[in-house]
Amino acid sequence: MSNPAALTHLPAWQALTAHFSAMQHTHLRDLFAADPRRGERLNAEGAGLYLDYSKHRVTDETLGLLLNLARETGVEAKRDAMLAGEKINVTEGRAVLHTALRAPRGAAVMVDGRNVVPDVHEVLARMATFADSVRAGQWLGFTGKPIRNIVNIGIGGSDLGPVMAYEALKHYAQRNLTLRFVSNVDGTDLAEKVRDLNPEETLVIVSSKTFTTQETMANAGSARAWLLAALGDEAAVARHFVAVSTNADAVGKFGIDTANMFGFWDWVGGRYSMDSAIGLSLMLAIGPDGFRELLAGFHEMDEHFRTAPLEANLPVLMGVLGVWYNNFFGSETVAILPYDQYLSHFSAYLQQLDMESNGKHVTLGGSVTDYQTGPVIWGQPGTNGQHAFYQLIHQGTKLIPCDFIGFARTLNPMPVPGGLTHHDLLMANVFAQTEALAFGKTLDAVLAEGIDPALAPHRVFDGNRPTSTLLADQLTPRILGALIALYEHKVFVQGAIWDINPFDQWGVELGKVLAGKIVPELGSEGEPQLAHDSSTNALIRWYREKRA
Ligand SMILES: O=P(O)(O)OC[C@H]1O[C@](O)(CO)[C@@H](O)[C@@H]1O
Repeated sequence: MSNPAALTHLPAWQALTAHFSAMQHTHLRDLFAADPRRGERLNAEGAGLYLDYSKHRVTDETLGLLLNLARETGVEAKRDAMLAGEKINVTEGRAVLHTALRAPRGAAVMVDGRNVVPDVHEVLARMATFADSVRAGQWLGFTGKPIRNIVNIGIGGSDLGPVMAYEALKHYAQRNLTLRFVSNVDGTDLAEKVRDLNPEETLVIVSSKTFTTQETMANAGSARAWLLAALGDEAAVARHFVAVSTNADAVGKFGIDTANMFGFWDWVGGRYSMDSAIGLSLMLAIGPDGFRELLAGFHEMDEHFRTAPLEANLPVLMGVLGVWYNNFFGSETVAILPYDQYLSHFSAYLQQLDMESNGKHVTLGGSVTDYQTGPVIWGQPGTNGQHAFYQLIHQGTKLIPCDFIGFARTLNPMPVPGGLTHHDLLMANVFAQTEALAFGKTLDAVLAEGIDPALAPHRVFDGNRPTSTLLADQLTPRILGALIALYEHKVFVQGAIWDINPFDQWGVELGKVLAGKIVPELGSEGEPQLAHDSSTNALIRWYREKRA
C-alpha cells in the first residue's frame, strides 16, 4: 500500500464514509429504543474479560463495514505474520514477538530458524531462582544483610510496565519488600526514592534494553555512587546491582557482573517488554508463581486474538471502534477510566503503548498518510476523574470515546452503612457514568423538573457520548495480563488498518540527539557552540547565567 490514498480508496472505507453521513446524528437513545435487547446483544467475552460495546454509535451495519475494513486491510494476515515471527518491523528489520514471551513451554516460535521459546523459559527460570532467593532473604548484600528494598532504574518501556503492574498487583506483593521505581533524569527522582533506604539492604535493577539511554545511565551511575558512598568498596556493586538488558557488553562495562544480567531480545519492543525480564522487579514483588499467572493471562488473550472470529474478537472490536471515532467522527483523544485504585498507572502505561506505537504519519510504503492515525490517550482512575475532567466529557464540545474498566469483586472489601460496600458505590458510578454519557438528559426532562427555563440549557446533557465497558471478576495477575494483551493487540489492529509500523519509534530520536549536543554546551563557558536558532541560544544563555 505505497499509494497514500490506498486506505481511503478501499471499498470498505468508501462504504464507511457514506454510512457515516447517514449515522453521524443517530442518537444512542434511538438505537436502544429500536432494539431494546441491544445491551444484551452487543457484547463479547475473552480471556476472562467482558466487553459491553452496545453504548457505541454503531448499528449492525456499521460493525459489518468496520470488520470489512479490518479484512480489506489484511488485519488477519498481518496478525498471523506477527505471530509467526515474520520481520514485520520493517524499518528496523526485526520480528515482533512479545507473544513468544508468554508462549507455554513446549511451544515453538521460530526467529531466523531458531525456536526462541526455550530461550524465553531459560531466562524465566533464572529470574525465578533469583527472585526466590531474594524473597527468602537468602541473597545477601555486601555486608551480609538480606535485601529489603528493590530500586528499578529504567525509563519508558523499562519503567512504565513494571511500575504499572507493581501498583496493579500490590495486593499480591511480599509485604516486607519495598519497591521503588526511578525513571526521570531529574535527580529529585532518585534522591527522593532512596532517601529513606539503607544501601546495605538495597538491590538496584538497572533495566534498559539498549543500556545506552541517557536518563537510565545517569541514574544508574548516581545510584552506584550512593551505594559506594555508604559501602566504600567497588566489590559491593556485584551484590547490589543486577541488570536487565539486551546489551551484555555495555552491562559488563558498567561494572555489573553479566552473571547477574537477565537478557531479552531485539524482537521485544521496549513498550511490549514488561512480561520479559524487564518484569524482574514485578516478579520480585509478586513471586514467580504470580508472574507465571500474569503470563498465562497474556497468553489467553493472545489465543483469543489469534482464534476468535472478528465479530467476537475483543482487540479487533475495540480496534475498529476506535477507528470509527478517530477517522470518521474526528475524535482526537480516548479516555481510559479504570475504576480500581490499583490501576492508577494504567492510563500512563497505555499512553506509551498506544502513542509511541501509532503516533506515526508515514505508511509502511513510505508515503505520508492522508488520514488520521493514533489518538491521544489519557485518563485517571474513577471516581476521582469524575470530580475533575468528566464535566468536559459530558457537556464539552469534544467527542471523547471512553473505556470504563471495572471488577465484580474488590480486593479490599469495606462496608458502608446500608449493607453495601465501598465497591458497590464505586461500581454504581461506572454504570451511572456510562448511562449518563449515552442517554444524557433532554431539555424536556429538565423543564419537567421545574427548572427556570433561562437556566435549563445549562442542565441539558446531550448524551450520545460513546463508551466501552470492560468488566472482569477480580484484579488478579492473570486478568491483568489479559487486559494488557488486549490493549497491545488493539493497538496492533489499528496500526494494521492505518498501514503504519507500530513497532518503531523514530519520533523520539531527534530530541535525544539534540539533547546530546546541548549537554556539553551547558558545561562550557562561552557562547553556545552550535548554531542553534536565536530562541534556543537565548534559553541556553539564560540557564547558564542563572544557575551559577
Ligand atoms: O530500555 P531502554 O533502551 O533504556 O529504552 C527506554 C525507552 O526509550 C525508548 O526507546 C524511547 O522513548 C522507548 O521505546 C523505550 O521503552
